[in-house]
Amino acid sequence: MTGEFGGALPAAVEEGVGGFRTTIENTTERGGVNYGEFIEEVRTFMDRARAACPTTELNDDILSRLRAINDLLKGVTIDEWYAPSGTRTDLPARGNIMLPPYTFLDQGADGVVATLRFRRFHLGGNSAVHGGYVGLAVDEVMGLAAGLARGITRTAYLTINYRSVTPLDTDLELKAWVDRTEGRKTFLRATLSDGDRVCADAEALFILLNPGQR
Ligand SMILES: CCCCCCCCCCCCCC(=O)SCCNC(=O)CCNC(=O)[C@H](O)C(C)(C)COP(=O)(O)OP(=O)(O)OC[C@H]1O[C@@H](n2cnc3c(N)ncnc32)[C@H](O)[C@@H]1OP(=O)(O)O
Repeated sequence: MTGEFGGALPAAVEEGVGGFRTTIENTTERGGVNYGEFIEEVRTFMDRARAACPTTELNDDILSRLRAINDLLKGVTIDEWYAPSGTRTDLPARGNIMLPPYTFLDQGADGVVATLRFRRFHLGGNSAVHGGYVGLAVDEVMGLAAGLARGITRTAYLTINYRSVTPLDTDLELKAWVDRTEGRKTFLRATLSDGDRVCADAEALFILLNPGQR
């Protein structure tokens, strides 16, 4: 493993326990009680960084503060299985910084319904969400639907039809449901809607991972 974070993988992963765990320790304590506010502040930072045109002086001021903050965070880096970003299921989007914050309105073995809001940092162009971020959100929520129905799965393919522009800063609804299953294969469908208007629909195949599969 190379890179700052590659070396942080626990020995169990190196020994072939598997890339996705059948159980992931789920706590709402890691990162502390204000961790959700920290993640939200990071998202706000990304929104403002995306929108800002700083002066040279302001840029340099922010740069030196950011370097100090990054040094602080480097001192508390841990592996992905225990990092709160991605495993804090009490927080919108599991505390994952890159995802549009989403929360579930309904979830079960047949499918899930989530409400989500793309942000300025998800901008593609002309006030619309970047198509890749739509894919990120759809993959995430379909993956969770597949997970609730079957267990730990991985995306084999994901086809997205962009039906109309996806707006920023708007409460959207993302529905994902199981269409059919065949052995390890789970075929799902999804729709992303702004009220009655469909922004995108998708179909995907998720494969149930074998024990120990990386
Ligand atoms: C507390 C914390 C909570 C955390 C929650 C976490 C939730 C996270 C939610 C986030 C979610 C994010 C999720 C992500 O983003 S997952 C990341 C993105 N996906 C990947 O990186 C996947 C890379 N690919 C692979 O790993 C393997 O290829 C997989 C695992 C997919 C299959 O390789 P494997 O060796 O295992 O199986 P197989 O090759 O024998 O295939 C099995 C069957 O499937 C059929 N097949 C395969 N591929 C395709 C295809 N493209 N079209 C049509 N069919 C396909 C194949 O013909 C066969 O069919 P059959 O012959 O049996 O009939």
